[in-house]
Amino acid sequence: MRKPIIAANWKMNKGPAETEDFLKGLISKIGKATDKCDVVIAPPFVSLPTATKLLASHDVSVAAQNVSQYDAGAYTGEINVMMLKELYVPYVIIGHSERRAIFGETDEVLNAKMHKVRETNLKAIFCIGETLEEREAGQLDEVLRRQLTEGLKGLSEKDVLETVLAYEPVWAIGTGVTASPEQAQEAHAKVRVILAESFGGEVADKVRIQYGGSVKPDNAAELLAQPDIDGALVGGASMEVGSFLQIIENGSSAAAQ
Ligand SMILES: O=C(CO)COP(=O)(O)O
Repeated sequence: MRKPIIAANWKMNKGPAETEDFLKGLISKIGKATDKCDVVIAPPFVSLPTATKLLASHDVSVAAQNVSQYDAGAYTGEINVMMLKELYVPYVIIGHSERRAIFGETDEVLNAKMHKVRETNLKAIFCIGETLEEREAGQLDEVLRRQLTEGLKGLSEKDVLETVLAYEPVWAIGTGVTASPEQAQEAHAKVRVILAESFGGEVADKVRIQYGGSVKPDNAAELLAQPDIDGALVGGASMEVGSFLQIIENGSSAAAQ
């Protein structure tokens, strides 16, 4: 049984003050929700110290939204894995489609990032997913296969077991259009088949795969009820404590059935 994992990706929203407000609200209301579900918050880099301090004695983890593939040195604007370790940040999102599309991160760069992350024992939330054009051209399988094989190349079975995958169809991100539970389930099942080919059936069976793309309180249950969907990576609806908590509640109850 895979424990669901629900993560908030705030993208470029919420500086330290707003992060503090949100997390104080979350802590006061979250109750026992984390018994059934792992909860992760990914604020912008500048808000990570606020988040790790406020969450230190709570069962909610923190993620960075990105990390450099380079070590320390002349890389203006970059943040390396050791800096995340120093802040006790356990998770990092790698390969979000916005990083791929807007910032030109290639499969090769993302693979280098994955190796840095694993060398320091951080856990990645590794994102994959097709564009609308790719889906309409019948390339779903090919795209997922390329992103997974190139992105996870050279990692060990243990590395992959310590990784969370996030299937986020690009056409469903921030659009209000959610993949249907059947479309999402079909893609998640494909991901497990591809993982089994490269890393074996046991790894494929144990790895948690989140769905992301317009997850809301009213669709979280039907998505997480799917057999291969183990959580959610939530953008817009994670920005308010109330809606994020509802996603956790609705999603983790459905996943448990
Ligand atoms: O990109 C996402 C999470 O990483 C999804 O964003 P939305 O939930 O706003 O569609």
